[in-house]
Amino acid sequence: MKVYIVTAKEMYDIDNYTMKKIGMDGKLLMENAGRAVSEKVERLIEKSDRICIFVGPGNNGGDGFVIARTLMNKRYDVTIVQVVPDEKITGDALYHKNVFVNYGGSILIAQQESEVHDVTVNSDVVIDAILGLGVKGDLREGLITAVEVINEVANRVISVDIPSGLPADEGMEEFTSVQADFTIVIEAPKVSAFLQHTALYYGVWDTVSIGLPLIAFQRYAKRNVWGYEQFKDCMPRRDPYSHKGDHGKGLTIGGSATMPGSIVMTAKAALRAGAGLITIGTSEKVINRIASQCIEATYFPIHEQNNHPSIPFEEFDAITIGMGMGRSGNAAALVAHVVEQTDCPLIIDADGLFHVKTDLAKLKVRKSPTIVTPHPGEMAMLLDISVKELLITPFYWSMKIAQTYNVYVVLKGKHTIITTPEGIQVVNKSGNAGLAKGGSGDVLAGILLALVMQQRSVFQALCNACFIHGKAADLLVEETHSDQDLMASDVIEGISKVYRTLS
Ligand SMILES: NC(=O)C1=CN([C@@H]2O[C@H](COP(=O)(O)OP(=O)(O)OC[C@H]3O[C@@H](n4cnc5c(N)ncnc54)[C@H](O)[C@@H]3O)[C@@H](O)[C@H]2O)[C@@H](O)CC1
Ligand SMILES: Nc1ncnc2c1ncn2[C@@H]1O[C@H](COP(=O)(O)OP(=O)(O)O)[C@@H](O)[C@H]1O
Ligand SMILES: [K+]
Repeated sequence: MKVYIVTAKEMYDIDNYTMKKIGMDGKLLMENAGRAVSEKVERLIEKSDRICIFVGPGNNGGDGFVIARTLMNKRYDVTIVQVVPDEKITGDALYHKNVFVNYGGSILIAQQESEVHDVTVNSDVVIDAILGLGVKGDLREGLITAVEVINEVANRVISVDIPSGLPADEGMEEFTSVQADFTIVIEAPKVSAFLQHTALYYGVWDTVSIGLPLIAFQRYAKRNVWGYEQFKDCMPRRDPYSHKGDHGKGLTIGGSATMPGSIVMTAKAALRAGAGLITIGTSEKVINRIASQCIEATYFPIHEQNNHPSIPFEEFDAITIGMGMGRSGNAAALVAHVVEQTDCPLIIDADGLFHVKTDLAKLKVRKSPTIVTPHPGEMAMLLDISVKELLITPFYWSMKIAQTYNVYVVLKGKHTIITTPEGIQVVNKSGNAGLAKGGSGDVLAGILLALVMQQRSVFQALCNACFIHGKAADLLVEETHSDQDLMASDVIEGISKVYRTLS
């Protein structure tokens, strides 16, 4: 199943479409939401747990009343704490509040901090239905007290849809949010579940379906997660009669006297990921040192004094440039030359990005696909902004680079964001902190090169390459390694595990 990623506006559009065009009533959606969340909650708690459900002024609070009624009806010990006065509860939420009361439920309206404190301390589980998508500005009094008390003294916190106070969208730096242990997300994760400064507030998250129609998501949601199903659907199979030329002849340019190894890792990863032939273009002084480390590759010497080496570009199906090539004037000239003179997919990584920064406009006029693969530091450098600014709004900035320079952007990180020049955006979720080690990016560059040569859709190739890279690390950490000892060269071997078990 495709997991969509939504902004608050997209989710409201989907809700409105469902209510107005499909004809499902808001109260019914709230009933579905509360029931689906309760089912999931039951799997996370014990029958003997004392449950305290915090409800706020909007529809998230409305979900809270349905959850309270559903659990109470199953003989769970439930207390409702309403953190706003009665008159704030309106519409569908009021309807479900009345149903809850008619069922015999009672409500504690929290007036004093001490009351909130006592009820929280005396419960085993807090269900946080204070605020959902509708949070705006700083939390007002009453709500802020509740959030602070929950964060200070609650035993376990399960948030409904989104931790209360946390913005759904990117771009917000300051906020006060519930820190959840678990978040039960309604239908689709929000953008903030994928940002470095907000994702951790969710704790572990999972989604529930409340009956919103797929056509509404197809119409309004612009992003999705790239996972196993997407990979399996479009990963090409090797033709039994294929020959090496069918799997691409790739050139990887990089490496230098002080960084000879990176280019070897790229080449090995490309071959392990299925490339037919790989040529390493590197400093002539380096070739002797590295040739024995990748005996399957061929080598093309690059003379450091010569700015425009006569590399036979037309022989190659795709090129990757930049890994370990250094920042010399010659390297800069070589990058400029490759950008101008090649007419095949070009992947620019690492130092290649540093050099290309001086004339990004040249990328726009390339006729074949250009792919840039920055980590956050390199991306911030390309944009002349701070890493912090980038990480608060990474979807926006990825889109900006992709569309301004007509390039594919692979913004690497825990949640790698892949953006096409047409504005399609996906997030790869595979991978773990074992990859936070020198050389991981070089390995990714090799997998990208191999897949770009083997898949007709550049977009699918990029997504699959990121998935394979992360999944290789995940399988290694599950089976034989840990996220401490994992090394980039292990990840190359791990590609076999992905292919053997998943494709
Ligand atoms: N059809 C729907 O719209 C559905 C919505 N659902 C739930 O409804 C939620 C969205 O509902 P709402 O749009 O009512 O949003 P909220 O439940 O987040 O509540 C918004 C209200 O909270 C108050 N508020 C906002 N910011 C505040 C602040 N800083 N301090 C104090 N009060 C503040 C405002 O009065 C605002 O009207 C979703 O997250 C989901 O949990 C579900 O019930 C399923 C169906
Ligand atoms: N904490 C993490 N969780 C998941 N993936 C990660 C993590 N840290 C790094 N990675 C992945 O590892 C790779 C690192 O690339 P990069 O920073 O260019 O490394 P290097 O330049 O050292 O080769 C990227 O694909 C990135 O997505
Ligand atoms: K919430």
